[in-house]
Amino acid sequence: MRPRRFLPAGPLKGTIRVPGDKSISHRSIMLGALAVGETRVTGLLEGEDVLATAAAMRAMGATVERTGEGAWSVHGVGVGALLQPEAPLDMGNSGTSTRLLMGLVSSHPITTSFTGDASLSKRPMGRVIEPLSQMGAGFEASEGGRLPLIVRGASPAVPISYRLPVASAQVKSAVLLAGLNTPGITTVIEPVPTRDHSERMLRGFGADLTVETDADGARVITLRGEAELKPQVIDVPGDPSSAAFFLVAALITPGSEVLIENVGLNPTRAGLVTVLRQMGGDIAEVNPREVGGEPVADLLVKHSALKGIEVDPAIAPSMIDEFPALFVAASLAEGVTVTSGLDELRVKESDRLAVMAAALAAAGARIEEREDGLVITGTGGAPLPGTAGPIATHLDHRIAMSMAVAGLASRDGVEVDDTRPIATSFPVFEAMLDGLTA
Ligand SMILES: O=C(O)C1=C[C@@H](OP(=O)(O)O)[C@@H](O)[C@H](O)C1
Ligand SMILES: C=C(OP(=O)(O)O)C(=O)O
Repeated sequence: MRPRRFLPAGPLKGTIRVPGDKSISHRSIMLGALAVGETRVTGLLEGEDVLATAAAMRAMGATVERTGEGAWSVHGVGVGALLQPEAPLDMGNSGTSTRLLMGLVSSHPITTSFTGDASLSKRPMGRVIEPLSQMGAGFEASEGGRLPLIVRGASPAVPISYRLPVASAQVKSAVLLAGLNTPGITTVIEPVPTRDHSERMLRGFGADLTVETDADGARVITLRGEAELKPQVIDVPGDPSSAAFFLVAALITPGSEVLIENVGLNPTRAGLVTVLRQMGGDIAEVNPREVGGEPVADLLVKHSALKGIEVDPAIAPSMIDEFPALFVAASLAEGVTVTSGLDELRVKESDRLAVMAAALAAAGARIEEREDGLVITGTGGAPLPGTAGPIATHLDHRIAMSMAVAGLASRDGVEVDDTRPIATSFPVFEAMLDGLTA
């Protein structure tokens, strides 16, 4: 455990550049490891989750090397040629690594064991086991469809048409990645759109992938299997999920003005910016452009008097990882913020509804926890009292970073029980925060 009390501080002033997008970083390494030849990646997130993916791809035969800061070279083995790893793949804290790689190995003639930390070992894997079993893979999972588990790949796997029962980019991606080495057409039907990095990147690597909208408005994604992927040069844009903490920190800390450079603003990821603007947040997009096939801009954010709103549940998938940060913003807004439709938050690194409700209440915020969301009555800008003792983060990086931000806008500070999990997605977070408030 590495506890820290985050003290009131500010204003935040300056220019920052957040590390590369976690979702795109994982996929760059996975797809690079399946392409024949050298894929070069810059701006890769060097967080523990992505390093777990890199180690796994090495264990299955790819060459994955760091050539400089954020610069990586991947020599792939080709679709269908992954080797059976000699030891269990340790996925650490990373749900994305686990679920996407379970898909990938499901259509290879190998047997693969997956393990993870205490948080990951509580998370549901049945949601990927179900479609991957339909494709022919075999599973031996721990109770409740959890890690540790073993996947016996099918050879050949059977193409399926799968309608997602839950809005999850990880489940969608697991089926598509399994489809890469499956003869025929694999189809995923997505009634509620989720982040589309897999679709964009599979196309970029040369896969035959189509996306259409059916009569009910669902996205229908098809992928032609036994794909041959061509190596790519990828510049990973900054992670909007990491920028989120500094957006909220600047908005709630009087006198702040921060420029966050190079933030990915893919519409399937940008929901938090929309919601914070609806609350009265002053966030300007400067120099919009395209980086690595994704829309990107610099975000200029200034302290603002926020107002509580009812958050439309339809926007949730485009900001699914940003709710802990939004709950902090809502705690400082004037009036009531109502969120709903957030059942998925209960199966992330922690139960993010229960854990944020407890942490913010301990810091003196007025919170009501409902089954599928939180109702928060804000202070109208007055600082939160702060915590007496440490709040429990339950191995969840986003809880730790959100409560660090809450500490800035508190009277006595907020003590976080363990800051180590921050390194899973944002190793330089504390240095950046300290730099902006110095
Ligand atoms: O596909 C991805 O890269 C991710 C999908 C989301 O998970 P779900 O698919 O479980 O919603 C998100 O929470 C996670 O941080 C990254
Ligand atoms: C949910 C997250 O990641 P993962 O599912 O990859 O553990 C996250 O980063 O907030």
